[in-house]
Amino acid sequence: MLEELKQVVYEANMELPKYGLVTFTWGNVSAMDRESGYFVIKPSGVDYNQLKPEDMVVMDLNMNKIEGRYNPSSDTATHCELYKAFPQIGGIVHTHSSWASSWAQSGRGIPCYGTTHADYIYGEVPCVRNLTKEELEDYEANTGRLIVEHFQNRDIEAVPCVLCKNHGPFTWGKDAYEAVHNAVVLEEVAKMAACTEMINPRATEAPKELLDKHYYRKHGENAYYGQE
Ligand SMILES: O=C(CO)[C@@H](O)[C@@H](O)COP(=O)(O)O
Repeated sequence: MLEELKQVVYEANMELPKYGLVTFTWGNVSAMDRESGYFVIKPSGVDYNQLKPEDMVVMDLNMNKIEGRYNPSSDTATHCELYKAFPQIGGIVHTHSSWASSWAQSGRGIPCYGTTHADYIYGEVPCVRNLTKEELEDYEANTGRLIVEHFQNRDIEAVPCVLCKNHGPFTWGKDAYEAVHNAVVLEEVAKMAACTEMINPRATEAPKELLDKHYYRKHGENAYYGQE
């Protein structure tokens, strides 16, 4: 079932080590098939060097495993919460990529210092808080609920990424490929922002007119203004 989507998700997962976004088995990519209501995700703990398309795991939005010989990624519940809340999301990536994860560990969002950032992300990359002791009981699902809560009144297409404090980044897109593209962009932007602050601790963010110019040139005038 969903053989084509398994191939897509397999290829998208293999982009993570190709772009240096993961080490060992860290990270995972999934994709949603809205017609069937199922999503396909990387199996948990399987090294990318051993990964095959047939290893992908098929899940429904009630967290039932539909197909697959392995357990789904340990982050599956986070992916599931995002798919349930945002019908426009078709693909999700989670990594521990070094620069984005360092910002996540610091608890700071990534300011928009330049046009590279502005081309893809409208404004700051937010960092959502830690989970409470009670929320930790259902860690992955509550991580997803926290992200959903943050983006309730924001445009998830204008800011296709988030940092989870003391954990790492999640990115998304209309499909798995766009979600991976956003993960690569996020890691570059995270690195550039960290270096910007090292070079000049008093660096200032890109002015709004520059942000608008770049974001709307790439995304069209109909794009939403992003965060309130
Ligand atoms: O964040 C973590 C573990 O802390 C996971 O994202 C990472 O190890 C990947 O786990 P999976 O192999 O996808 O279960």
